[in-house]
Amino acid sequence: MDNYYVRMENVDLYYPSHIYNATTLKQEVFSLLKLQKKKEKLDDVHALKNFNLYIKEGEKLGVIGHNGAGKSTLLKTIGGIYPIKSGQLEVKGEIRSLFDLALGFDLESTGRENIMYRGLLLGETPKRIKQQEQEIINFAELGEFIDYPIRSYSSGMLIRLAFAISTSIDGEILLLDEVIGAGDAAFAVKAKERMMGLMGKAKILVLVSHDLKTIEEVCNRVILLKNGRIIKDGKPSEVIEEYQNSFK
Ligand SMILES: Nc1ncnc2c1ncn2[C@@H]1O[C@H](COP(=O)(O)OP(=O)(O)OP(=O)(O)O)[C@@H](O)[C@H]1O
Repeated sequence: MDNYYVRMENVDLYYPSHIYNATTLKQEVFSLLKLQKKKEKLDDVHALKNFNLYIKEGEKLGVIGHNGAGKSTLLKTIGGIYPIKSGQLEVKGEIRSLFDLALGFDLESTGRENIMYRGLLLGETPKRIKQQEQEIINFAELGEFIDYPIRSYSSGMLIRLAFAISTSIDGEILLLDEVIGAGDAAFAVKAKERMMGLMGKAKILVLVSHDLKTIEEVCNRVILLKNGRIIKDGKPSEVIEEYQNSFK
């Protein structure tokens, strides 16, 4: 048995539609007065269909496919964010998700305080966060702004801080969604280097990206998704080629 793995068997995931099916009072009145047709009921979105996948230790899995194929859904399902409707999902290893980088940020608190909040949210202890604090501040290049409320930051400064915090902690299973190269050109070079280090250390990597060059550079296995299903699984060069052919 592998020390680290992700196993999905016959997994089905639906996004519930009831939120979109709710009608407003205005819509009700208009339809009663026959001024507007009654809203058609929408079906739940079946985003992962009878999905089977085993990712073993050492695998750097790239996930590619057209918009709406189910790539982000897959990542969030592995990350335990969405409950599955049926099937089995088993994860062995500690997960570090790098999507929603700014999750848990409080705009009224300072950068320094936010390092603590976000670090705790990522599962770190206060002591460990304090030890990492200076390195995060240096990496984010925020200088004295670290003691200002983050409401005063530019969007680039916010991204740099979010990125520096999220990438300061490594995980055994790393889930990544298009986060390589955050910030301006100079920062992007630094960010990519840091990301590469993190990806190198992970026991398992799942990388969702439209950047096929990075996928080929980083991954040793790629899956191509279409309508919530895997339609090809194998060597990066072969799977990427099949995907590119689908544009022709
Ligand atoms: N919150 C949601 N509520 C309802 N349907 C959703 C929701 N999020 C995604 N979907 C649907 O689930 C399907 C898969 O979406 P997903 O975001 O996983 O695709 P993706 O492959 O990551 O696409 P992209 O390349 O555009 O980011 C799509 O049909 C999408 O409309």
